[in-house]
Amino acid sequence: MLRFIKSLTTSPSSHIVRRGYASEAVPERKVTVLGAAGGIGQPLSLLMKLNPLVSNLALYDIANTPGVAADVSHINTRSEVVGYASDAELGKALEGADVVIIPAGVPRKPGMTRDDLFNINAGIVKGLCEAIAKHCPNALVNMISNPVNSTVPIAAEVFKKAGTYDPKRLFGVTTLDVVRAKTFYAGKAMVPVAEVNVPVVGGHAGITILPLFSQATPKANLSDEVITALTKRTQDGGTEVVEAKAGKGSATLSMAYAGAIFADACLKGLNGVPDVIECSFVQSTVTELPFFASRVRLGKNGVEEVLGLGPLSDFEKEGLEKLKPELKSSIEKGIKFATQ
Ligand SMILES: NC(=O)C1=CN([C@@H]2O[C@H](COP(=O)(O)OP(=O)(O)OC[C@H]3O[C@@H](n4cnc5c(N)ncnc54)[C@H](O)[C@@H]3O)[C@@H](O)[C@H]2O)C=CC1
Ligand SMILES: O=C([O-])CC(=O)C(=O)O
Repeated sequence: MLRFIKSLTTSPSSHIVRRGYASEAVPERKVTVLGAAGGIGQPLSLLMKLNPLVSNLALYDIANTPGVAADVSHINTRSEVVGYASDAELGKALEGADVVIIPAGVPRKPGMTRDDLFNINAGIVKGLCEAIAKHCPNALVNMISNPVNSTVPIAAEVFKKAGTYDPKRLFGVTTLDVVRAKTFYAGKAMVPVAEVNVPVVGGHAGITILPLFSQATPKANLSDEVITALTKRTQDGGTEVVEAKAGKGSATLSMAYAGAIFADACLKGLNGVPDVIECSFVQSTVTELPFFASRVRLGKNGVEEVLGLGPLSDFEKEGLEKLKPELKSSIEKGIKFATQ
């Protein structure tokens, strides 16, 4: 175990850390990143180190952890950083975690679909989730590893088998789809990007990603052609980056940003901040599919409420029906893998 302790002003009796950045007491929260030394893992670890809601940051990877943990640990923010470098240390990395973020696994190369990652990543995710069930069954799990449409159902089955499954605590991270939809919409609608809100529902692969531009705010009068193009660009956003990186992986920096936003929302929910809402791929009754991404209200136990789709345009209704067979088959593939 690689331990890097930052000096903190802690109250020994109450597990409360008081710092200059907030007037109120901020509870201690441990965040564990699995795959912390990867393309996403490194910048995500940096961003979590910058988050004042985190008191303990556990960085786990099967390769290159010591350098990343040493590097991140020198940043003069609240959290204590500990690196865990081997399978034998995974349990310690997870013990006491409030939020576990999983960007462990291989990324796409040009010409591949996210589903092409299934054979390698399904096994990685299954192993990590077995360890989560054993060492921190109450943690909120933020699944980034692709194909998210299958890895989330795999995680659910692993937790069910271990008797620890709580649908309120399992999240597929689809925040990057929202981040992209906001950016692309702002560019076309000529509105300040920081003010934009766009729900993105469905799943996290190709046509299963369904941005609801009819609900985008601030409102703008965009033509059907522009909406179609914006929808396609959001759906193909991952592929756009994979092609631009030309064999050197997929989105890492924008994903780290998106992952940090989602983890921050989970921490705020845990801390009792009201009205924390993000889109996420969760167990759902919004459609007939058992898992579906939609807006979710986060609270002290994870998912507080899965919000409905709201009114859809005809184009979005059509997109919703089109995505269901693919999403259904990816979910079933994950369940089959985990239950066999
Ligand atoms: N949900 C989303 O929106 C997005 C998901 N992704 C996915 O995130 C995953 C990671 O992508 P990158 O960081 O670019 O890949 P990367 O290859 O740069 O990093 C992956 C890291 O995982 C580690 N790893 C592998 N097996 C592990 C295990 N059993 N335990 C712990 N660590 C392990 C590797 O050593 C490596 O450091 C990919 O599956 C990618 O498709 C990528 C972008 C967006
Ligand atoms: O496209 C990929 O393979 C990575 C990913 O999920 C994304 O960037 O949305």
